[in-house]
Amino acid sequence: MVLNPVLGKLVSKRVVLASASPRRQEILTNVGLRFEVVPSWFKETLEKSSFTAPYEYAVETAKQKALEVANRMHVKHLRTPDVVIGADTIVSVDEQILEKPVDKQDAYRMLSRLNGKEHSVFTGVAIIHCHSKDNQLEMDITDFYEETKVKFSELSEELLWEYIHSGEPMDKAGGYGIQALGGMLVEYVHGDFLNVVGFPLNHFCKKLAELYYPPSKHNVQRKKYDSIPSVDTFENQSDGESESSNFTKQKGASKLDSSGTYSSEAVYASENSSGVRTGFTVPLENQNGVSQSAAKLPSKILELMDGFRASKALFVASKLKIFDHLKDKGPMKAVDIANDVGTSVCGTERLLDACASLGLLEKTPQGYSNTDSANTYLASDGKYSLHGYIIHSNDHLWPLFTNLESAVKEGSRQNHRAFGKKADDLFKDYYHSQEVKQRFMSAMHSIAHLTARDVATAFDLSQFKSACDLGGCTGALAHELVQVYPNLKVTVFDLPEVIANTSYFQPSGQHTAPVTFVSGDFFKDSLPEADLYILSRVLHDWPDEKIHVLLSKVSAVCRPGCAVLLAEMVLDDEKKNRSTALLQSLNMLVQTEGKERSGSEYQALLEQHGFTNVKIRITGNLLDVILCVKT
Ligand SMILES: Cc1cn([C@@H]2O[C@H](COP(=O)(O)OP(=O)(O)OP(=O)(O)O)[C@@H](O)[C@H]2O)c(=O)[nH]c1=O
Repeated sequence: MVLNPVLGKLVSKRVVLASASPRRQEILTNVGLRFEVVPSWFKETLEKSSFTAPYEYAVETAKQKALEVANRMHVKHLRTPDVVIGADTIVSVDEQILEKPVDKQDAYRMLSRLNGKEHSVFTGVAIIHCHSKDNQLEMDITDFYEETKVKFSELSEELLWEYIHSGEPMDKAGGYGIQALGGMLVEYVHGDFLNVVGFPLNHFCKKLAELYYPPSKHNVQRKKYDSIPSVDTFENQSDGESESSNFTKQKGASKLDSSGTYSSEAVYASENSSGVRTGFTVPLENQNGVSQSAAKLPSKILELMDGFRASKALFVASKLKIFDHLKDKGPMKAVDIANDVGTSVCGTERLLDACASLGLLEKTPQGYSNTDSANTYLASDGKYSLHGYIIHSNDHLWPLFTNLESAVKEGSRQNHRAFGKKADDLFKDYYHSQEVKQRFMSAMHSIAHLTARDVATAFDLSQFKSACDLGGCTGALAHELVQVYPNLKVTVFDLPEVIANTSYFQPSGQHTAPVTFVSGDFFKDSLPEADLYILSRVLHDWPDEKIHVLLSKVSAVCRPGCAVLLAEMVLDDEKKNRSTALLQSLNMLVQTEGKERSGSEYQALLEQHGFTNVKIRITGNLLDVILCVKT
């Protein structure tokens, strides 16, 4: 759900955050923005002395970070994004620019300079709107910066070193994190707190408002209500534009003033952590001029109560191949669809209406047709079809999830209850019949294909010549890797039952020479040689004991300097954010002995087998990526 109408303008766009900073990802995720994370490879090495003011350096670096990502994504035909956001945070004290410390001594130097003094934190932000015309990339760049003043208390040497040894300073500008332990060092903050943390959210929303809602003479005077937050640009922006309307080119547009752009008043509400709307109510006049006030609805809870109905409507429409029908023949009337798929007219009509209300279909006087998303993701031949995973969710996960209560009580998987037989071997079970095997492979393929680009580009892997994707199934990730890194040769290693059935999933019309398939059991057989071993959605299937067996085998064949790349949903250390990942962990409970793990848990497992320099990229999408090196 997007709370902010300005951010709502980005809903239908492909937004890319060109930053590896987990804080920036969190700040934007927290306000409901959906985006992909493609960390920039731009090295922060601009000549500082060539800038007259520190903020100019931050703005230029932010711009270069975003430009690098926009160009890379365009050149590599990774689909040109609509909007790329780059940011750079620096600390400025005594005319000097402080970035991230390179080591503990450097952190000490920085913190000593800040000790007892006021300094400025500048974050430069670049918003690039991209268009591809005749395969040329055209860009509109908007940039700005925000300054926040922060004062440190007088701190003892001992305290500074204790803080440095906590490890917190290392990936943070100026060597401190105001949002965590570093908050204890700070006497006061003047300005936007989130700007210090890494992203000036308020200024960003104002900039978007300038771009998407330039002031016009039709705007009426906005009434002031005491209860309205003083953030002018967060107002109701019901301008009747469709979500897909383009932003108005307003480079350098002047700031909205309080006589702004607003045509009506709105109801503002925020939800507290229990999902109950607690916000303030602004009188809203309906068309008859009667004042209404917003009912306090536990909207999040109601949404969750209905969640299973929506899921099942999607599953059934997919099972009945309604999206395939409409892709070929839409728009169609309910009666014709019902006749084609052999269902009742009254039931089909209700299902179609429900799907239309959920945004999966469009309903017009001509009948029902697929939305663009349905063509891409729901039709079984869609470019990034999730059909396989949806059928797997309906036929396999649904019966397991109906036994979630028993799984929680017993702490173990529920295959015996759901399918009437004990699960001895997770994968043997999947492969007991050709139909189940194909369904499972198709499910794994659809997720691997959808996430492959994120996984392949989370880190620069161009130094590796050969990779082995352990449990690589249909080779979807392998094919993406050889596209992104033309010099890489990838071996997919999986069970013989899998390898025998991969041909159906191979991309057509491409020479697939750099991808080879080798069959074997990674717990028992010897592993192919490679510079890079990949384990994507593998470790979460297993308990720690089995992971140790697997990682010790990988470690034994890995030469020093070789690397391991994990792709998993990585939980935060406190296991309290990211419901998708936490629900996925329940998903593992009902069907495996595995679970989802946090970054530190993966790091600990890897380090026990000689893998160090563990780097974690939270992509903000389905799979996060961890890279480590054998020393
Ligand atoms: C002062 C302060 C900074 N930071 C972090 O410092 C990094 C700055 O570095 P950057 O170069 O702007 O970003 P990055 O992390 O290298 O990512 P990228 O955008 O990929 O260059 C960002 O992470 C910020 O959150 C905090 O988390 N808390 C604070 O109080």
